[in-house]
Amino acid sequence: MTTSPLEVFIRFRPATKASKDIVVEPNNSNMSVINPINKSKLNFTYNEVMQNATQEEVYSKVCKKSVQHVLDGYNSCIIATGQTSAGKSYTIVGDEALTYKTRGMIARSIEEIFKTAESRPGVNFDVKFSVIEILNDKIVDLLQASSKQKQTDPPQIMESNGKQVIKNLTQIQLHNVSEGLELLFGAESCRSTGSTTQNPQSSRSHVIYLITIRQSSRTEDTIAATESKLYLVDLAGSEKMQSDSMSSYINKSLAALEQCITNLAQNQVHVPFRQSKLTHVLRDCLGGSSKTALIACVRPDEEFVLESIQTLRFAQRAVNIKTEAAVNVINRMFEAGGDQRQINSQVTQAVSEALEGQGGIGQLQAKVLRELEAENRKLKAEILLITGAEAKFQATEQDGLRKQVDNWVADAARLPELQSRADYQFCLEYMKQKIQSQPSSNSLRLNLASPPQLLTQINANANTQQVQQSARSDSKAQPSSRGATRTYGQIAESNGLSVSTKLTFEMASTLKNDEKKLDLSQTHSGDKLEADENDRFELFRRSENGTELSKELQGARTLTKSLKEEQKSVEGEVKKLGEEVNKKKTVLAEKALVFKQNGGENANQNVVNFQQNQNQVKLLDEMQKMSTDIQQTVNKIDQLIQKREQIQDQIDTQKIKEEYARRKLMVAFEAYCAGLNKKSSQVVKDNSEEKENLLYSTILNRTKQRK
Ligand SMILES: Nc1ncnc2c1ncn2[C@@H]1O[C@H](COP(=O)(O)OP(=O)(O)OP(=O)(O)O)[C@@H](O)[C@H]1O
Repeated sequence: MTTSPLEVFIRFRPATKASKDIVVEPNNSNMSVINPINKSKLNFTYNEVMQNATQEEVYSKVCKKSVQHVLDGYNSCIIATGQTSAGKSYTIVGDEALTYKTRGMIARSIEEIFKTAESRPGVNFDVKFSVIEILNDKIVDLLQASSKQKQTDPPQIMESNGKQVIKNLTQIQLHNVSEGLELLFGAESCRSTGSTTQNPQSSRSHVIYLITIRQSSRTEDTIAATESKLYLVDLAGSEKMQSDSMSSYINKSLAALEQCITNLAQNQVHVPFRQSKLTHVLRDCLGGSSKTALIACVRPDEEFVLESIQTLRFAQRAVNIKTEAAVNVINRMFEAGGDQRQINSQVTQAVSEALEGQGGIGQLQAKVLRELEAENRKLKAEILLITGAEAKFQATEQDGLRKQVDNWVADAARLPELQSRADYQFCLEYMKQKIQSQPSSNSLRLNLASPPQLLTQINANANTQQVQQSARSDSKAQPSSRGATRTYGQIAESNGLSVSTKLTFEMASTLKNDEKKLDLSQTHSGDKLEADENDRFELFRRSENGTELSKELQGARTLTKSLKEEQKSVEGEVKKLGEEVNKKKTVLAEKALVFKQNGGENANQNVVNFQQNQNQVKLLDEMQKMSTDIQQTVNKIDQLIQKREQIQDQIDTQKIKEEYARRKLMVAFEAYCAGLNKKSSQVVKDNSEEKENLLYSTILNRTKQRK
């Protein structure tokens, strides 16, 4: 057990008009404020006062250590407090736009946890995520709320083996950072917010983000494992608020928190943790076995000096609190017993449900199958739409191009209206095919000999198109009905495709626009085309950079393909197991009927017919075994469905990587064409931040879309 004082940090939000009465000493630990009411000077000392710290710096100074404690098996907690609009949510979650660079402590902690998990291959990591909202002194399960599933029993604070647990709280297992972000953004969208005088998006509730990590050895045969928790707490703003009931609950709970902190700091025996749900949930973090840090957010503006003093005083009191943290070892033998007890009770329940003739298993199974079938239908429709829409899109565009080439061949003055390099390449190919089929056509040869005219046309069109596009977006006009001017994204959207699919379309479209922006005149010297586009691409593909990038793209595509195959096989397995469960359920129901007709459980007391009694016992035994078997299969189906979802997420991510690889290849090709091969390695520098950014915003968009 280690006794550690609560660490207290102050974070200043950038001020609009900074007060000269708030002064931070050069050691960044001491600070003073002149009280505007009586002009007295108030001095404060904290672990650190951060004035212009970035999110990254705040994470390293305040949170990184806490995450490390949790990874070492201790509970840790970070509480963000302060007046409304001082930057509490900004610190814990990130800014409203939820950008990657300004992501808050939660996203960074999850990243760190998975990074550590990767570096400890001998340790089994089980990471779970929960989000608790305390609204009007009631506990709300935000993951349950964001899942849109029917509300089960509300979360309740309970005591178990001397520890505080929250019963009925949704805990979702994370397998990677993306899953964590998805849950975080989903929960955020369900959080209660309202408008205050200073913050139009003020948090009207306290939110506690809970990450639970269970670690056990993969290799050693030890019975001990650790389970530790990281609490990240974003309190509601402490403002002189309106006198509505919500504000009154917020003020009461903050007053209760202040009271607890005062009593703890003065080492008083009684600490009124049960006075509010907030203090009750935070009991272990403040008075128990957790390493805790407080980050008090301050707006150092002239107009908020009084509020700042209030926050600083509260934070100063917390400096004196000490907690006693201990590594949370759990005993697996006990756990195993617990699991067994749970299984036994499930069997009893399953049998009794079968006896009732309206099995929970049956319902669950039907639900699982319904969901799977619906998912399958959606998937098939989506695939059909993608392929159909894309094919239609391409067909319309290509038909138009062929027609234009035919017109040009008939009349050399009618230059085709080409808008991209791809158009140009398509036309050249088409002309080549025509020459092969009509070798004697002089006009064709003539036209093919003057491709620079085509190139000039492409550039002119690309420029006009850009101007038109910006004019269109300024006026927010609807896209034109002409197939070629509709973006892939618009097609996807109008067909109701998912965001990940839409994103892929959008990327294809962006890529197309990028191609349009290229200055093709650089690609060629003089009037004569040096080499056919295809030949140049072939040459590039064989070059060192080209080979490497082609391989990367190919690799990404192969991985997507194999993930899709894996997903298909999981779906097949679920279907097979579903059919198996249905058959077993019918047999179980028949046995249950016989059991019931023969007197049910009372038959045990019927000593008159010993044989019948024996048969009933045997039947009950068989039924219990069958129901265990069914339950296990249903659990397996559940796991497989979850696996399918995870694969889907991997596919989505993979698609982004694929597009990124494609983009790199295209950029490198352009650089090659422009004779910039030497610089191409810089141009296509593997910018991991760009990749992360792309992933972060994709997940955010996907979550928003689901809401
Ligand atoms: N350190 C900072 N740097 C830049 N912008 C910040 C910073 N802190 C806060 N902001 C911005 O100030 C606004 C209010 O911040 P935030 O919502 O985090 O305040 P809050 O303390 O959680 O308020 P409330 O309690 O009312 O919910 C947001 O637009 C946020 O992006």
